Amino acid sequence: MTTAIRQAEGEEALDHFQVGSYSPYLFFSSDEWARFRADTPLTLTLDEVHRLRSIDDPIDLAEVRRIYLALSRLLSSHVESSQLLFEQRNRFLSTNASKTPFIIGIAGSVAVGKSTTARVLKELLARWPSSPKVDLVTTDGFLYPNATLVRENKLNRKGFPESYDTAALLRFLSAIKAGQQNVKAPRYSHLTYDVLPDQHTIIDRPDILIFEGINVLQSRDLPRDGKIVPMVSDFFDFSIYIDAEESLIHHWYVKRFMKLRQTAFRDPNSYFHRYATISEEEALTIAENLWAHINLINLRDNIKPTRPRADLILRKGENHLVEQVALRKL
Ligand SMILES: Nc1ncnc2c1ncn2[C@@H]1O[C@H](COP(=O)(O)OP(=O)(O)O)[C@@H](O)[C@H]1O
Ligand SMILES: CC(C)(COP(=O)(O)O)[C@@H](O)C(=O)NCCC(=O)O
Repeated sequence: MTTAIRQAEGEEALDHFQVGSYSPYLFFSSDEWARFRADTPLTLTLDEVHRLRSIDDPIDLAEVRRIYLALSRLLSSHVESSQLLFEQRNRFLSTNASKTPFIIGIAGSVAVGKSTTARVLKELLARWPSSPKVDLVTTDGFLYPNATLVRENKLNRKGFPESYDTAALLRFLSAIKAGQQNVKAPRYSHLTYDVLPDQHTIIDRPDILIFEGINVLQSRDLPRDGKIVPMVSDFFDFSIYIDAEESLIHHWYVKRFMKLRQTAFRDPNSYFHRYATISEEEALTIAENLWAHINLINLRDNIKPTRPRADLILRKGENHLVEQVALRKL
């Protein structure tokens, strides 16, 4: 499907984000964007990219060169400037505080490819000449356990704002930003479709933390009782939204589900094991239902409305390749 046809079908293009004649974004085609990589070296091999990509994501070295090297260079400027600003403020305030992690948020729909972007960025950033310590945390570990979701009749709201322990999310980010040592991030298993009880990843004062999840750009409700509650993105120094037209993400979700039947679902420990043995037609119906009744609704109601809050939007086209980049003006 060409971009022109998709637009004719009513999907808004990124350059429609405007307030009157002002748009808060600068827009680039992927080829225009690629030029901003300048002399940034390619530090990943094809084998490494293959290891980092998720099932069904065709990202290759050409895509890393086209999109991710410029992004790595841009992030390097942001991290450097934040370090400089921090030092200037230390002088201004006559303090001697230590710099705390630079946090990058990555948002977007289920099945849009956030994990691949996050893992590729993590590796590229860690290979900067300054060798920063880069950690990656996904928000699924902060979901309530299935037992709680079942008890509260919310299992079919998995991924919706109410399915996350928001207080734990905010406590985690605030500990990271406070520069605390050995902060615990809870873990989730896509195999068991549940949080892993008592399993944590320890995050120990990284230079950069990538925080990835469908709802990380969500805004809070209006304050009640005059009490202002922070939101996850208050802790971000830079945010990225991975975008694509709904019909493409739908296609990617169903295709991935059908592929997982041949791989992950075959494992008897997989929550979805029963879907590995049913007929192709029945499996398609299940995937379509999961998409239509959970993930599409969440995309429309909770995820897509956060897109205009991102510093950078990567708009993917067919084959998961980025076609357009929108960068928020300073
Ligand atoms: N049911 C599943 N079984 C195994 N892996 C899964 C399952 N669902 C998703 N995944 C994997 O989990 C990761 C996160 O998926 P998702 O939350 O849809 O975000 P995204 O596709 O944007 O990375 C991906 O690497 C995906 O391949
Ligand atoms: C676990 C997820 C909510 C993603 O969580 P995230 O890491 O983005 O916080 C998602 O992959 C999911 O399982 N959604 C529920 C509907 C479904 O099974 O597709």
